[in-house]
Amino acid sequence: MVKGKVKVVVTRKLPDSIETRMMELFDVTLNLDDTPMSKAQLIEAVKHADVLVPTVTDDIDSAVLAQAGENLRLIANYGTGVDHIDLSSARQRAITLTNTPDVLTEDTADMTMALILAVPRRVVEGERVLREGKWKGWSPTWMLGNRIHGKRLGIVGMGRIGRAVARRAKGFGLSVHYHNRRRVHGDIETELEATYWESLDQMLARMDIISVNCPHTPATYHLLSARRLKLLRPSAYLVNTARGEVIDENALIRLLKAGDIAGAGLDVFENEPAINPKFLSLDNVTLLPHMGSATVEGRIDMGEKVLINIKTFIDGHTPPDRVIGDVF
Ligand SMILES: O=CC(=O)O
Repeated sequence: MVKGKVKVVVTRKLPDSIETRMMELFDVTLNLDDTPMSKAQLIEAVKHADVLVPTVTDDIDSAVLAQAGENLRLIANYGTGVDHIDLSSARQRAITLTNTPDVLTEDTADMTMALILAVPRRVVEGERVLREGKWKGWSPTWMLGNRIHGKRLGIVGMGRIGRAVARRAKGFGLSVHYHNRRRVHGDIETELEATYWESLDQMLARMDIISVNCPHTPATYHLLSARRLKLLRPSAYLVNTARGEVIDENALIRLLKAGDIAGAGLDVFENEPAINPKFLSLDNVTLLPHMGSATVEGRIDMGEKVLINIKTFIDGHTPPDRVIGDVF
């Protein structure tokens, strides 16, 4: 790889300032009309690129990576989750993988909080009634939701985003509980008085609101299985801004339909952008189109991270956000 002539393929339209910088630095192929790439186009890209910049919408599976040319040394993912990339194929081919952590933590935590507030307080349902011209005026007994203050929030996955949610939740008077592979000592338990649950099952059975904030990995696929979802209280709410695959969606739909939980707020789905049509007929679920990190500032910061990761890598150093792989 010769500095200045590095071939970079970007799979989706990125913020203008990021694309401009990429054009200055690299021999870059952009996707200006933002049409998601087909598998054939992805294969074509990995055959010829030195660096690929994909996003969560690209399925970089073993079949795609099997076609990668010797030249493909770095996948600089635009996003934090890397579950759309076949890690073992990347490892086998000694491809370095980077992501964009930290810069979307606060935005994703805000969106999580938005759902934690919106679902029990029926924000979207209320707006819909008003727009449909069906509002008959204030009533003591109409459109009642449930109080947030004083309730128990159980966070599944106490990583960066989980902590940011916990800090916000404390401000809203929720008591914070969490389940994580490892107990997180320090600030979370001292400042936030968070309670650690070694048993996810036991935590699920006792919470008023559950927030899913863990990554999707082979170990967390359907972590909230049909069996575990049944442990939730009928008055409980479930919020997911992580990945759809962490929850068994069909089981969740059955629960929502039967009124076996009170409601759900979902920003992510198992087969994005396809939405299970059964969700659309349910009033007790708020659905968002994967907007957790969707702020102007966040998307520019993510692009800056991609630039730094690529630059550091081609300069022969370990990129700051290396997920797997060696330096070039
Ligand atoms: O969902 C978006 C990301 O993982 O960055």
